[in-house]
Amino acid sequence: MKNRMLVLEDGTVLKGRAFGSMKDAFGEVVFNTGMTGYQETITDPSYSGQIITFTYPLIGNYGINRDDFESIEPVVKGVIVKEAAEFASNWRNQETLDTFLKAKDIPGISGIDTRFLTRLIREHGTLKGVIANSDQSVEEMVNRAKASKLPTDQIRQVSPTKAYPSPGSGRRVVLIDFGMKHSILRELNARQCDVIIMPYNTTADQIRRLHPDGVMLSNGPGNPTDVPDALEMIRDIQGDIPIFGICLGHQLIALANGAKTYKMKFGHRGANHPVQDVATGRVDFTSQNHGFAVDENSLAGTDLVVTHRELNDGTNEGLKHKTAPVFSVQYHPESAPGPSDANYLFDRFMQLMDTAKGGNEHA
Ligand SMILES: NC(=O)CC[C@H](N)C(=O)O
Repeated sequence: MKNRMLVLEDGTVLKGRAFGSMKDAFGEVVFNTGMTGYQETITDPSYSGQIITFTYPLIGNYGINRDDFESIEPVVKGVIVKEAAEFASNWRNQETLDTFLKAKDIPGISGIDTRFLTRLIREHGTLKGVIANSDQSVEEMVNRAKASKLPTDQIRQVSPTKAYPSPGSGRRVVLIDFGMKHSILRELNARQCDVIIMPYNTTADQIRRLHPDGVMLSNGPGNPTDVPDALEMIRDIQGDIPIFGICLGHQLIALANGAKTYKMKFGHRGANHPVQDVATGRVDFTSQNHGFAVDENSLAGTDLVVTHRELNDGTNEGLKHKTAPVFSVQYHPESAPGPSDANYLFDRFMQLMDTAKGGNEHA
């Protein structure tokens, strides 16, 4: 296998071997601590523009299957692992991670000391970097990594351009797709919802014309301040239509109500983040993937109240509106990958829609 290198903007060079595509990949180097679920992680559109380091040392051992995609076309920039399994063994396996990444033109690098790299990121904060062929000039790669800019149109790139339905016989839900993971749609489908998936810049008027019982705001890549149109839409419909926001959707609800978000030092990406419900004390283990967070200090004077916090670092993980039927979480109740402790939040959304309608017709 060809030698490749990972060059970071601080000048760090880590040597490894190629798998997947052989192109150069520039991106923000982040780490995910999940011990399994690489297929879901790699295909989660929220990783747009990022190079994922897997801290679990063996990746690819059960291959790629037809069921675990979170999007059809992955948008992650690259994959960093300690060891990439050459042989995949699982009854669901259809191809190896290597052939999948080649087909999707996503570069990987193996043989990297991912423990060292993760410590570096934890200390320094998220770093920009490049996976490149070893025969290139390191100096040039460092400069290019430094100069590379994180795009501000990532949500536009992954959001659909037109609305389309995912029909069901139950509650009508408009799902705003900022780069949604398929599992959010799967959870709504599992509850028979009549879902209409709509673009990131859908207006309040376009939503009202569909007379939904509720609006779901999906996860998505990049900085939540990149999509101001969505804030106007949220302000317009909140109070009239129940809203449930996940991850980016959570951050957008906060911004729409006058709170602020900030970029975290290295974010939360993994499948075992403990989150506490501040009202009940209940702790759920949650799947997470975010680099921004809601600043709780900015909630004073808004109509939002804190419902959940991360137990490791105390950051905000959930909000609800004081009067309107609006709630949101920073973590992933659809899991995929990760524990399904928080799955009941989709049932809570169903109840919220029924209560707002003044009845219980779908129960
Ligand atoms: N998964 C998400 O929706 C991520 C939200 C946002 N892009 C962040 O990194 O914080």
